[in-house]
Parts: sequence; structure tokens; C-alpha cells
Amino acid sequence: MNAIEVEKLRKTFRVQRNREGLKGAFQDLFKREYSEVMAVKDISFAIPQGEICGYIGENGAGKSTTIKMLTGILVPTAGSLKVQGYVPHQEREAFVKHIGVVFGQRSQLWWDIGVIESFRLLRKVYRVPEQDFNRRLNELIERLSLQELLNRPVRKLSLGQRMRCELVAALLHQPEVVFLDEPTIGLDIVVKAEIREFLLHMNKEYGTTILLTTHDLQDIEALCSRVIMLDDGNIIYDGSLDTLKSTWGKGREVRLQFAKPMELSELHQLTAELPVTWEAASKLEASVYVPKELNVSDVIGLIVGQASILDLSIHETNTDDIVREIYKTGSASAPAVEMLQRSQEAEYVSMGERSIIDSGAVNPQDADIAAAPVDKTSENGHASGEPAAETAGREFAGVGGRTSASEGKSDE
Ligand SMILES: Nc1ncnc2c1ncn2[C@@H]1O[C@H](COP(=O)(O)OP(=O)(O)OP(=O)(O)O)[C@@H](O)[C@H]1O
Repeated sequence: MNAIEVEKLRKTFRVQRNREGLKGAFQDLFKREYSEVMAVKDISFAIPQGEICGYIGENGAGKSTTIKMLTGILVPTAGSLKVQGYVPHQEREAFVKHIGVVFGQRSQLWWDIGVIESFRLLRKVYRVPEQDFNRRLNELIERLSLQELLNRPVRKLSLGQRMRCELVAALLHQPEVVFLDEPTIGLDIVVKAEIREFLLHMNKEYGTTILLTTHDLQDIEALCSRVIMLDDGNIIYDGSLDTLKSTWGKGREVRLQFAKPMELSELHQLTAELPVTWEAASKLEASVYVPKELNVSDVIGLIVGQASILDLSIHETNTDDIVREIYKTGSASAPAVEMLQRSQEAEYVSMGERSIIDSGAVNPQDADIAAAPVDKTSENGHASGEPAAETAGREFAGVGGRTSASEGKSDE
């Protein structure tokens, strides 16, 4: 069974337009003008039980609006959605018992009372039996090391401490589906790691389905097997992180420093038979990108046997770079491979323009990432983790011509 089902979901906001100047402000008093902002444009996806799915996109892409519809806070303009079999905005009272929500920028705890009091209040809100509550609370307190914090008022907690308490608050009633909107925002690296580990545990132990919105792509790498990418209200990618990396990643990068100047044509000759890609920063420095199917050490061996190398290092493409590349080109339809082939035609590619940045990792790509479910291309035309050749050339409605909603937000 799918935990979340979304079909042609749309949300349009009506926003007031302010006319310019004093005269305009005066006119606004008598006759208001409105325009429409379509924040979510007929998107469709389904998330099976127990999956952790990353929901990513640039600012204003429509992530929060989707989460608000999925949690019943906003009513969709069109389309349908179901979460754990419920229509969120229609069956809110029964529905909320099945979901947990953490909005990283907002608190669901009472500011001035002790943390434990907030938890007790939430027990009543969700009508959790006392015994279940105590067992669950003890488990969460231990997992997130909250013993010391329970009697402190929320306003006295650090951001990291508060976020750990927010997670407990969202999970006390043991929901099957959890929505996390920027749960690690502003946290230091240690707390981020703790929270990620905790979420993975919850998912493994209880099969909790998690939809995670984040700008921190390390969250995605650590937690998600699947990624849905939004751009201007449209889904531009829905598929496994694995496929995203292999379709868009240029492969592992071997950076080389030569003892004597090398022309790009000479570099190509070094690896003549291999499907690798070269980028040169200067005649003394270049990078070779090795696709997943090749062995990095074989490629290095071939090069070292023919050229005099002063230094070399191996780097893996990280998700940040891939996503940045997709946004830069504005569409998931033109895979990196294609762009590289184009760039090979140029004599030298500036290293400053490279999208692959040192991640410090040398492990084979994606070794620990689980395969995602079968992907499909939806009617609104998003790439669904298909191979590069199949997606190439397809147009996506979400690209270009962004809607500006800067005129002001209406309250739903
Ligand atoms: N209540 C509202 N009234 C009018 N417009 C809105 C409202 N809420 C969101 N919008 C607009 O809808 C679009 C999508 O906003 P949304 O907050 O969903 O984006 P987001 O992807 O969550 O962005 P961020 O990463 O900045 O949180 C934006 O153009 C935004 O200005």
C-alpha cells in the first residue's frame, strides 16, 4: 500500500497586487486587484510505506505548499491526495493521529512550560493511552538523550536541543507517516548526524514513511533512497538517488598534476579506448572523470604509465553538485554526459566552471544506496530516473518563466 498518493495536485494562491505610489495606495483602498500564483502545478507521485523520500527544490519551488496540503493545512485547488488512506483536509481529526510533522522553522512546543509538560499536553491532544505514552517517551528520551532537558522551559533550549524535542513531540503518538520540513536547518554537524541516525533508526525499526524537505543535500545522501525534485511547481525529477547520480554525475574525478605541459589532445590519447572525459584547467592540471563501470585504478595505471605525474587525488561527485548542475541548466532533461561531450569539443574548459567539487570521498559511487522503486514518467512530463538517452531533449514545463509571488501572500 502507498503511504502517500498524489494525483494532479494543484495549489493556486490569490495574491493582492499593490499599485504603485500614493495614488495607487489610495485606489487600492477602494478597488483591490488580485493576481494568481500557481505554487504547485498538477503534480503526481506515490510514496510506498516505509520509504524515505527527499522532496527538494529551490526557494519558492512549492515544497512547503505541497507539505501543507499533505498535512491538511491547505486545501488543494485541484487534484487529489491521500495519506494513509485519508484525504487530509477532509478528515483532519482522524488523520492527524497517523502523521507527525516537524517544521524546522516553527515550534509545536509551548514556549514557557517544561518540555515534559508539552509532551503530556500532546499526549492528550493525540489521545495516547498513558501506558503507551510512557513506553514511547522513555524510548525516545533515551534515543535522543533528552533526560537532562525534560524540566527546562523550551525557550531556554538551544536550537539543537529544541529540535530533538520537536522530533519527540512529532513521534510520541507513533505516526506511520512523518513530514519533516527542514529538520536540520541551522544545526551543527554533530546534532545533524544524531538526528539523521535517529530518523534512520525510526524508519528501520517501525517502517515509518518519511517525506523530507531540505536544502541540506547531506540529509538526502544520508537518508533518502529516492528524490523528488521540484522546480517552479513542477516535478522535474522523480527517481532514485542512484539514478540521479549515475545519469547526472560525471563519475569519479581524478585530478592530476603533470610534470610537463600536456595538450588536451594528448590527454585524450592517454585514455584513447576508454569512455572517460577530460577537463583541463591548464596545461599542467587536468581532471579525468571515470564512469561507474570503469575501475579507477585501471585508468590511473594507464595514465601513470604514459605521462609523468606530480600529484593526483580522487574525488566523488556529490549530490550537491549534481543538483546545482540541474538547476543551472534548468532541466533534468539534459544529462551531464551530453554536456560533457559538448564541452570536449572546446579546447579547454575552465576549471572554474566545473560542477564537480572536492567531496573528499574515494569510495565507489553509491555503494551504500538502496535501489529505489520503479520510476515512471508522469503526464506532467517529469524525468523519472530514466537513462540519459531517453530523457534527453524532453521539455519540462517548469523551466524558465518563474512566477513571482513577491506581491504578497494571501492567507488561506
Ligand atoms: N499563502 C500564500 N499566499 C500567496 N503565495 C504563496 C503562499 N504560500 C506560498 N506562496 C507562493 O507559492 C510559491 C511556492 O512557495 P513555497 O513556500 O511552497 O516554496 P518552497 O519550495 O517551500 O520554498 P522555500 O524553500 O523557500 O521554503 C512561492 O512563489 C510563494 O511565494
